[in-house]
Amino acid sequence: MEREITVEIKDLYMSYGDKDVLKGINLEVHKGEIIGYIGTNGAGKSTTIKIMLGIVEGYTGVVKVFGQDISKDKLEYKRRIGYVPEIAEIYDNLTAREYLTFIGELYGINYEVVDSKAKRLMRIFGISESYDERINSYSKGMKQKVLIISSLLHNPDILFLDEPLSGLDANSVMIVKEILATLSKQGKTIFYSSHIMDVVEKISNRIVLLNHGQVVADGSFNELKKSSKEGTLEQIFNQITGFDEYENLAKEFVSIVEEV
Ligand SMILES: Nc1ncnc2c1ncn2[C@@H]1O[C@H](COP(=O)(O)OP(=O)(O)OP(=O)(O)O)[C@@H](O)[C@H]1O
Repeated sequence: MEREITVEIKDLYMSYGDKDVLKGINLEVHKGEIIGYIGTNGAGKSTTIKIMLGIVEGYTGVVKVFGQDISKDKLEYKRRIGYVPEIAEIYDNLTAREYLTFIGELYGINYEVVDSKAKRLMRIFGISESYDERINSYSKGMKQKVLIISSLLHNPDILFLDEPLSGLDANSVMIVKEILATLSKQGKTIFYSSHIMDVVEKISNRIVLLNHGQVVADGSFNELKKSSKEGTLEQIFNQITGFDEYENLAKEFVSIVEEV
């Protein structure tokens, strides 16, 4: 049976001034897929994600989410999307209770319902004793946990994650990986954007590699491995993006450091 398409991107181009950032992206994403969305710095990952979220406009091409052209349906589809940004735009003068209930109410969830849900999710992450403390007193990992919870309160069907494990300890990383695998089995679509290749390799059932605004590889890790002579995703990444001089660059870097 053909799996339902949740995101469809056709001939997507985007420029900032005279800088061409996306140069014809085509992508069909299915229900239940975990897409490892990877690429070099500046390749255009965040730009694509922000276009899908409706935050960035001015593109050409067609972007459909749940079959709807997002330039026409500007609000409805957003209710079904969750987002963990790389740089948190979090109101950290609020307590977690205030912040999470505020976000929940924005999504139309009743205060008591979201309050109880948020507190129970915080308990699972081991941070419920800080529920009534201001977020600006939280550690980096605690803030990241609040962000992950806030992206999931409304039970979205598509999740966009930008370095979601950043700052999390090893135990929390295991919980989050397991949560993502479970959500995907339940039919959620997950865009997982990260530079940590061994996690992407393990967590994704499909990998999309962007380079200079174009998709240069798209397939499961095993498919990518077959079409490449290298073994790990990190090596495949280096090979496809044409990067083979890390040893020389490191040597040169250290020799400059040593010039005193
Ligand atoms: N608001 C903006 N105005 C001008 N240029 C921008 C803007 N946002 C992004 N760019 C440029 O677009 C290009 C792609 O940026 P983008 O943030 O999408 O890359 P990325 O793949 O997410 O990179 P990273 O891995 O470093 O997060 C970069 O060259 C960046 O400088």
